[in-house]
Amino acid sequence: MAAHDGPLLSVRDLTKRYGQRIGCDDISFDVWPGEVLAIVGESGSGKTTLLNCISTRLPATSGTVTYQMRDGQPRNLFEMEEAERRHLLRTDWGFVHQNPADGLRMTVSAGANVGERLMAVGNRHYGQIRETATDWLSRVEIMAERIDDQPRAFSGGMRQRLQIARNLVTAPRLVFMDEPTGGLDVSVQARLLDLLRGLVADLGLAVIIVTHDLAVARLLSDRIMVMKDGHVIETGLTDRVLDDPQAPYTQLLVSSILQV
Ligand SMILES: Nc1ncnc2c1ncn2[C@@H]1O[C@H](COP(=O)(O)OP(=O)(O)OP(=O)(O)O)[C@@H](O)[C@H]1O
Repeated sequence: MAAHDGPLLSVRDLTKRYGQRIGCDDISFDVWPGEVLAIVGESGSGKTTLLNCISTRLPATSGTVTYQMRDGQPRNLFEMEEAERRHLLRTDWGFVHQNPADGLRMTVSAGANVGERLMAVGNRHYGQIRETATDWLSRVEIMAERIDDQPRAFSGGMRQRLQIARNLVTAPRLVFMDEPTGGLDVSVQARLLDLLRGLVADLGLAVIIVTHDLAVARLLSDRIMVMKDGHVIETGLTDRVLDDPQAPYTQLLVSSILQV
């Protein structure tokens, strides 16, 4: 079908400067439907800047980002009306923040956190919203009896799982993730990664995930883009890049991090 012919997202010559400082420089890549792309690199390499520009949370200095809408039409995101962009962010996209408090409403119930997104796509039936919210809580391993609790009463891992449920309930086609396992204990991280991997595969989601953790990239992504000082140093299939890195910088990164 025409709607699935091209890439879901095309980034071309994307540059972001903060005054004289380079955030990211002349970046181009495509993301295909159902593909998981990991953006990796050390702190300060420009990963978050790039993610925020692509997701239109931050204005780029130059370049274009084209997104294939649900009707199959490619649209330049930087030329979209603000209201339309916000609608996209609330429905067809998800954004999972490192700190769940940035992606949740901490003072409304877990059920309302999930239900709100359903209302944004036009659901009005209270019973159905609550049923879908309960179902999603169980998919992210939160017991139904916690549905009326506020996320501030949840542990860090539960909050992150709730943030994921809130993002995925509208069946988005593209989810941005910024260090989704970043602030968690190692054992909690492992469980969350497992859960994420299952959901991404079940839902056929396209994901752009920023992480400095190559083990996270290894587990979740199909393709990796390695960044340094705002530039893309190397890109390729995840296993190839991690098992046989070509660029000296990637070799260094892989040997320093994956060696145990
Ligand atoms: N608001 C800002 N104002 C000025 N410079 C910024 C700003 N945000 C980021 N930078 C600079 O842009 C460059 C890229 O930063 P960015 O936060 O995108 O990197 P990162 O790879 O995401 O790092 P981290 O993993 O630490 O978040 C850095 O040199 C940083 O100092």
